[in-house]
Amino acid sequence: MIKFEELGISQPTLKAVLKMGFEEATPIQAETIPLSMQNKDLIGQAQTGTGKTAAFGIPLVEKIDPSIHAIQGIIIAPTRELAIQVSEELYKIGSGKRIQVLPIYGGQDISRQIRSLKKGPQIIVGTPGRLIDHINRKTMRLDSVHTAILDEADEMLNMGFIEDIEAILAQIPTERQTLLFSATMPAPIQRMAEKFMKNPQVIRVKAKEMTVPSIEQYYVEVQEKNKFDVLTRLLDIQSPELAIIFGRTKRRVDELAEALTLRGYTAEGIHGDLTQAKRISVLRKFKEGSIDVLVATDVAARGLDISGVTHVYNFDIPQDPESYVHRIGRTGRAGKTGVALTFVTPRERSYLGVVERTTKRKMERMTPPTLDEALEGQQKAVVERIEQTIETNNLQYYKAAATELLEKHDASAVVAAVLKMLTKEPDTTPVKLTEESPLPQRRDRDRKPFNRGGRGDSKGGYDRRKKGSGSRYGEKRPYEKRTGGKPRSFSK
Ligand SMILES: Nc1ncnc2c1ncn2[C@@H]1O[C@H](COP(=O)(O)OP(=O)(O)OP(=O)(O)O)[C@@H](O)[C@H]1O
Ligand SMILES: [Mg+2]
Repeated sequence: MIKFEELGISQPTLKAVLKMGFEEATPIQAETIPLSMQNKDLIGQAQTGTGKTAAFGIPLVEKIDPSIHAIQGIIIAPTRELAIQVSEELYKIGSGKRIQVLPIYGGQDISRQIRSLKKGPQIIVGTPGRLIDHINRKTMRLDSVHTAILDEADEMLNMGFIEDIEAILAQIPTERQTLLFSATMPAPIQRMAEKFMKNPQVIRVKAKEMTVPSIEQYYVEVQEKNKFDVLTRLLDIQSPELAIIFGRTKRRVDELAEALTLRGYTAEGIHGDLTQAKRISVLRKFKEGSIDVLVATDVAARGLDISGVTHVYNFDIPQDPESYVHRIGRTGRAGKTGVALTFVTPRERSYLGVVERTTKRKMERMTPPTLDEALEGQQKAVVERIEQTIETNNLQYYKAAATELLEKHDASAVVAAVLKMLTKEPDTTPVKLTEESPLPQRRDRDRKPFNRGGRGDSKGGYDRRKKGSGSRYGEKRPYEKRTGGKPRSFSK
């Protein structure tokens, strides 16, 4: 293991990093930080939650001259929430050197952004649409930029973003350093990326599988119409600390969040049609734990780092294997464990194999729990809560009432009554969920698995995969040649 002291970073940055609680560098950090400080162009691929942000953030901060008040580094990220998160992390890393970092994203008052840009931030972290907006308005100059970073690079270079990215890079001097990071890097996208980089070195952290080994991965075969009941039973049995449930469309997310709320779960949805203020408040509530189920489109699939997410449920199977990797990567971060569960309808079964071949990891089959099992799970959770309360709380105040109850009733009857009151009994409140049509049946399993419709940030997020839009499993992207039936490889 390599300590940050050994990576040749300056004292102020080292102090800032240690203050963040980082002691040892993660493998992607150890491998890329020294190269990046030598100004090499890099493509860095490492599993979700393994510290890619600091891997590009530390060397970027090191190369910033704090006495110059011009944008010297730009990071582009696919969603607003990720841009905010990355800018916060960069701010922390740069605090020792007093670097100014500014997030630039859609949905935020543009005149406020213009005022902030005038204050001379040295690093900006932005979403493509809004960056283009500032370029067009001439309210942001990129001619002093020496480092450009694409976080979630493969996503940034997919159909929805490529033109914007090219337009932004065209504003940056060509002698820049260009860095790409992601947990997934499909070969055709990598080839495309290399065109605007200078002899990029590809750094892949060696790993058996593309997903994180400490995430338990399950699939449940379930009919479309039974998904909701199975989901609530699983939530009752597994009682996640924080859970993210991914749905395919915005409507799906709205309906699911509403249905879960009706059944007594504290759930809210996030997707690209909500106002930015709403998106931020939902995410804040989830981070604080005042809601414990976040229902989301793929807008929340990439990059978001929320501690305490113990479970990820794919209510609808993701439209492409990369999305699977990123979605489940919202749990099991920074060495923690996690559970991922994917619902598969009988007609979509063939997609499982595609995901497994890409991730090089098998999912374990789980049978849908019965009502009795769900009830049992609830009871167990309540018993645990009671035991915790006995251990940690001062119960003096309740003892007199307890003694009184026990004088009148049999002890086990008293406890049973308490259990009953605390246990969530099966709830049959009717809910409305529109059936989602299954992904198109796969015929040619070797076709290249990318394709998406629409574009992102201008519409507020990248949940572009509307119902009926192409799936990335089965169709080719219009701007690239098909490369035949070779499986995509992860390791070198
Ligand atoms: N060296 C380190 N020691 C301890 N914790 C770290 C270290 N580096 C990063 N972390 C923490 O690990 C978590 C995950 O980091 P980060 O979000 O950068 O992962 P990532 O590789 O970008 O994942 P994703 O592919 O999902 O975007 C963060 O909470 C971060 O603060
Ligand atoms: Mg990241």
